[in-house]
Amino acid sequence: MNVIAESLSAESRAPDSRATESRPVVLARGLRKHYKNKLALDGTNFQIATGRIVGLIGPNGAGKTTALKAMLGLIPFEGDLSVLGRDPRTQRDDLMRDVCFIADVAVLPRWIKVKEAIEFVAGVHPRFDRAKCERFLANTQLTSELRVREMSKGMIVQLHLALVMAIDAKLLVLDEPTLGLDILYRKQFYQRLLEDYFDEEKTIIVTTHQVEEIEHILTDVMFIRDGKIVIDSPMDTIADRYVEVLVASDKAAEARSLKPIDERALPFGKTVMLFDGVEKGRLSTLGETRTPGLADLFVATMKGTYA
Ligand SMILES: Nc1ncnc2c1ncn2[C@@H]1O[C@H](COP(=O)(O)OP(=O)(O)OP(=O)(O)O)[C@@H](O)[C@H]1O
Repeated sequence: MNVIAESLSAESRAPDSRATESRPVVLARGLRKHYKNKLALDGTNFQIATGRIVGLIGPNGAGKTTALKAMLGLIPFEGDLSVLGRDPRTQRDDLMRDVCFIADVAVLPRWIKVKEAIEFVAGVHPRFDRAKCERFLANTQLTSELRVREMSKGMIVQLHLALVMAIDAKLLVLDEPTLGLDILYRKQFYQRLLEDYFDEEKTIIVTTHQVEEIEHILTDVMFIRDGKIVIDSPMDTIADRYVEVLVASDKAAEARSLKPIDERALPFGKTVMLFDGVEKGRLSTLGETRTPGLADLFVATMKGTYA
């Protein structure tokens, strides 16, 4: 799947006047996907509201791409799924007018020049903003005469992202969008996504393994493991629910009696314990407390995944 294929399927049609704003952007009930030997989505339930930036985070093979493909109508599945008020199985073309998708593998023809790619998308996509695309490209080393075959892997992704992010879609689906990009560009990409793309009318769903780099822009997080959503929470309530405590050895037994969901040893006999839903006042008597980063929460939640 690439921007050009998506653009073709989104060719100039009249805007849809249907009121979908009051409904969730995505509503999944009992979503199941069974590949030949594998249950990739196991009766999953979730919903996503307008104006959210949702991180769908899980280990390899957890079902992230499968969930995104179901939302985009790219695979058959069982259960109920509504995306922007449409059923992706039967209303895919209609849905694609309002959805933009960046796959983990960017595919652009090798012969195409930057300026030709821009011309093409501008010609086929009514919601493409050329000036915006050029602003994105101004932050890269890409020049208008450069051909895809002359670009590095990361530069191809940069071109692809610039083309797609300049399309004004209601729902943007990003599957590992920064794979192959260096850290400078990754940081810049998420910053631009926030500053130049996102507004309260839009919704973004993003999968990535680089949790630390996106946690500051997320409004919500969904952890997926073995085809099931195991954590589904707004970011601000994560801090209310999960607390990390730096416990000294003389308090370790008392802390363990409160059933931490994870612990890891530090030098000098201290232990970091992670608690779920234990009152903060109680925990602060055991040691210094802080909100865990998403990466630590992820590791704690996914322990034993590859066992
Ligand atoms: N076309 C397919 N045929 C058979 N099994 C598949 C197919 N696509 C995915 N699977 C299996 O379904 C499970 C979920 O795969 P999926 O690609 O959704 O995981 P993911 O969370 O996106 O993983 P990753 O982080 O590695 O990209 C995996 O066990 C995978 O092997």
